Amino acid sequence: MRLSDLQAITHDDLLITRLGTRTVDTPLQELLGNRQESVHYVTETDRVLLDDTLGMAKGRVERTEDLPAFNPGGPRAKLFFDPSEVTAAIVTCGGLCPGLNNVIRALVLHLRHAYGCRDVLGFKNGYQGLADGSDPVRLTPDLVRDIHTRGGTILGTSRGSQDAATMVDTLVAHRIDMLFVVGGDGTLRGASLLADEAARRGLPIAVVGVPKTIDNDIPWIDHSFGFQTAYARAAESITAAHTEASSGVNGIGLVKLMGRHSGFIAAHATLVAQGVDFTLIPEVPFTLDGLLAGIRKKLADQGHAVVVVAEGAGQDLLPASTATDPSGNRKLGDIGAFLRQEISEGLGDLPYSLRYIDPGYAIRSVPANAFDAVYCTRLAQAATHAAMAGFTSMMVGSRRGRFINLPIKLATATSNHVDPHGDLWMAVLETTGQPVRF
Ligand SMILES: Nc1ncnc2c1ncn2[C@@H]1O[C@H](COP(=O)(O)OP(=O)(O)OP(=O)(O)O)[C@@H](O)[C@H]1O
Ligand SMILES: O=P(O)(O)OC[C@H]1O[C@](O)(CO)[C@@H](O)[C@@H]1O
Ligand SMILES: [Mg+2]
Repeated sequence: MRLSDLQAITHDDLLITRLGTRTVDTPLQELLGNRQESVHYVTETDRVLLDDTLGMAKGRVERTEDLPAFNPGGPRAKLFFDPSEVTAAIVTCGGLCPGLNNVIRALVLHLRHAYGCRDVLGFKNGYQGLADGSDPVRLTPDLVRDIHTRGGTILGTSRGSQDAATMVDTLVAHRIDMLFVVGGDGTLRGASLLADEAARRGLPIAVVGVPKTIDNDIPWIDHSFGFQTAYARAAESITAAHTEASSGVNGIGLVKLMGRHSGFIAAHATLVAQGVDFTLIPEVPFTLDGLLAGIRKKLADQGHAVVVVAEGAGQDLLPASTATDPSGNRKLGDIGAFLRQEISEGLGDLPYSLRYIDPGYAIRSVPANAFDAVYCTRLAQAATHAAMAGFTSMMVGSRRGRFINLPIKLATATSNHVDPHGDLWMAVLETTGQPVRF
């Protein structure tokens, strides 16, 4: 597919759909009036280049205006919507993620205080709440005042598919002008269908995504929110495993971390905690014999070994399954339990102590850390600016430190993976000292 091929992406693929002409003066005029172009501020007439190396840009186009470049995030002087007449809505979908409440809070406060929007509604329990006829909650500044200190989402969340036409009917019934969809890859696919259905009916409803997922598998952006909090938490389990392992006789610490198809949590947590001997991720295959030989060698050399395994790693070693969750995500085999068993059996008569830690949901049900709290607020503000300008079928995110608006279809055409040839994985290999292949 063309959108998954970096070299095939054109200028037009990065254009953001607009609901119509912008004629309304922004209430943020005071803020915007004195802004000056700088390396840190991209005006709306400028664009954020897709390519950032000569090699990538070389030979792509003849005229620089045709270079693929992103629509910059941020406030616009002219708006599509008249804020005083706007009813906005928020929905949170998919697995929990640190920062969901920060995004809800920042959306509500920015919409109500900065823009003076009439109302913000929250649909409960993910897309389910847009399809089951339940009443949305009225999200007032008072209601959201303290929610950023808590994990989870005050709106609830769910997995499972809902009919786009039914959901658009709900938006129409509640006179929603803009829907903020907070979720991961699946949620964004759903948002894309919603935007398509609204467009098919000629409805001027802005659908804007805010990229959530601890797996960090959403492409094109620096990271999704919640990811950093999650890997910081995960690192605590690695430190515990290392402490246990290094204090035992032939101690082995085995830590299983979330990360369905992308090993970013395992890779980053390894770099935070240090002391890991083997990091196993979905993107890099390994053999059981190779791992066991490596563990034996570590026990002989240093008296302990620490293994970190992402839940999606080594799936080829487990019985194949076609089971899926309600959203259609493939259910994975339990690589942690499998490795615990295989390591125990594989070490034969060697005396050892194995401590297995699976922090599981504990890394994603916590409140956002300082970094994610900042990012969530900025994402929510960028999302509000984009919706007010009448942009739709798009997602906000930071790319190489700049906030951009990018088409949802681009964001769902591929997934973000740890590149086995990239600098991140190189840093992991350098840190663990594990073989490149084993
Ligand atoms: N291809 C799709 N088309 C329409 N809706 C989808 C699609 N994939 C998923 N959804 C819907 O989006 C919602 C969330 O999807 P999912 O459970 O996969 O989580 P996610 O957004 O990918 O987040 P995470 O992976 O971080 O948990 C669910 O209600 C699901 O039915
Ligand atoms: O058990 P649940 O809630 O379906 O979610 C588990 C999955 O959600 C995530 O946290 C995010 O996609 C994955 O890392 C994990 O595999
Ligand atoms: Mg997902």
